[in-house]
Amino acid sequence: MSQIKEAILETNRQGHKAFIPYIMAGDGGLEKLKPTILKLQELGVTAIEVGIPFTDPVADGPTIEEAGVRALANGTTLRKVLETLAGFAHEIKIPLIAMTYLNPVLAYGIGQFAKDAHKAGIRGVIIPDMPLEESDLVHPALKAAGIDLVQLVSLTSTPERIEKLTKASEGFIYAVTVNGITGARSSFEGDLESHFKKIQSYTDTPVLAGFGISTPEHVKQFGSFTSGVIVGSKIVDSLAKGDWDAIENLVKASKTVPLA
Ligand SMILES: O=P(O)(O)OC[C@@H](O)[C@@H](O)c1c[nH]c2ccccc12
Repeated sequence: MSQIKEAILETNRQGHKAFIPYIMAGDGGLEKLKPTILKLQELGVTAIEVGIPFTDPVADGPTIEEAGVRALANGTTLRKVLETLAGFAHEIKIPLIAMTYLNPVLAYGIGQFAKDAHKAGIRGVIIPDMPLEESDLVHPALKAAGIDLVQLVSLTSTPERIEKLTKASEGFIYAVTVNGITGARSSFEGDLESHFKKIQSYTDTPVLAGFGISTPEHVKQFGSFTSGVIVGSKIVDSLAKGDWDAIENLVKASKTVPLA
């Protein structure tokens, strides 16, 4: 079975919700990558989404976009991120998920990317600018390397589309909570509970919620009707400030949600 799916199900079996923080590789320098990942692992996160900085991050809000600009200014490249990760991959016990736009992967070469990513501890990828219909471009190489291709389901996807995406998604289903781009939010709109339950009804692959989640209350709110959450901007912001207490409080919240 997929290592990512297994890690999520294991977290759920322990009575907790999955918690996946997103970090921007190279923000603050690539030398920060190892201590950051090891510290998050120690806090008990389920997996880590590692962002590869890109010049045209169309799905990203200001917090992540600015972190990407800082990382690029530091000379961060996909190659350097994979090399850095490979240097301590033996210490990483949880699956890593690479969040990258399509261009850096194609420039690297998909076959080589898949091999090097696996050596770096990457067990899944999210490519937000690659439509499902185009996934033959990367899927065979990823599959050969044992890397999941995670699909995003948006709030506006039609039921037919949701079913397709849900069945294609590997590791987990990334269900987006808002219309728009990444970034911390204060509140959410609509009947998200029935939307998430509908998505989950198509599959036994766990559905996780992401986008806007930025407080322990949000973690509990979404955790009450999903298998777990992904938190990006709030983590990126807290890491930039060195505020580990805020991060710990978010992780703790995922461990206090009663299982449905
Ligand atoms: O930052 P937020 O609102 O907490 O959302 C998570 C998100 O940052 C992370 O998963 C992510 C960063 N960039 C992306 C692009 C597409 C999909 C997801 C992402």
